[in-house]
Amino acid sequence: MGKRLLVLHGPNLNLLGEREGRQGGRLADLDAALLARATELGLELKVVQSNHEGVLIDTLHAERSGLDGVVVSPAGLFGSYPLMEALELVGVPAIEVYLERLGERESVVGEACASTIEGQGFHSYLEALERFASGDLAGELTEEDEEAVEEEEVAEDEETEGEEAAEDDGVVDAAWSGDDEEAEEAGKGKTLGRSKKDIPREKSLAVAPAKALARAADAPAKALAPVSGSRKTLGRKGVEAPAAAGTPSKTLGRKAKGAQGTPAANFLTRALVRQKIADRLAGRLTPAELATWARSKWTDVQSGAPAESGYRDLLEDYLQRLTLSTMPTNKLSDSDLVDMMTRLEG
Ligand SMILES: O=C1C[C@@](O)(C(=O)O)C[C@@H](O)[C@@H]1O
Repeated sequence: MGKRLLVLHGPNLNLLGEREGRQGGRLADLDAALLARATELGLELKVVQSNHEGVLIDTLHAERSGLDGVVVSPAGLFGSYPLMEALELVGVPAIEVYLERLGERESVVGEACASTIEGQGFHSYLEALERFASGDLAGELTEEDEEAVEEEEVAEDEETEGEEAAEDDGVVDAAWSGDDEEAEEAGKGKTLGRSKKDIPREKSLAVAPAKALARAADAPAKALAPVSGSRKTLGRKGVEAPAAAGTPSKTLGRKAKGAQGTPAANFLTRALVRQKIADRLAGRLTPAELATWARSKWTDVQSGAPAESGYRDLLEDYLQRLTLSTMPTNKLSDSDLVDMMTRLEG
């Protein structure tokens, strides 16, 4: 199972995009982009928005046991001592994000976080996901560090293979038979086998606030360990131009144009979406399968894949709704799905 992250959106973010009177760039767009990126990175996400400090804190308390990380977007609660204390109490590594630049505002919540990412629109959040996936929570790793991490992972894999071979040789049985020396050896799992030097991790936290340092050092190794297969570009600084402050960009997190094959293969029509919804209603697709399909199509459309003329916005909107439909707050009933099919009729 991938790392499990909780994303907390603070007050007023439910009206994101809407209050600015813009099309797009809404919370649903952000959540869809987060879910798409999380899937690519092998992360599991739970996303909660609340206008109430207490609800954010209660959510942290309720979810704490199964979590590997928290992405917290405090919005106007940047000065919240209770939220900061809750983050410290639950002891899960956290990254604080802001769409816009903090400017003169001083974040208290950030005192409990390994790092703060600000002023990059949606990309602030996406970068946080990437940092959790790579284990470089402060985003400080250089290319050399990343290479060291990769080498370490390879060495670790080889070590694990060796251990597995040893298990085949009956060493694990010894662990149960009371042979202390052999048992100790056999008990060296992946975590224990991890190199103590762990230079990148220390370095990655070198600029984190003292409290965050202490907390991250106590955090479970798995929460900080790099995930194999994470992109080598992670930890880069300033490679992508930040989105203008306050203008969350829909382009962020997009795949490169053409990455999905020929335009014809990507052509999105009302008939296609209708068919998928029909498959779901007939039980040929599970809700999760439909959501996964919708997410990949939504990503294609965001990348510039062609869509039926005159229906692009509607199709994009429906794909988003289907993508988010596995979340309890965005569930679609059968009659919602039938309604969508009716509106998609030609
Ligand atoms: O909605 C926003 C954006 C914001 O949450 C941010 O992430 O930059 C900061 C809030 O103060 C403001 O109300």
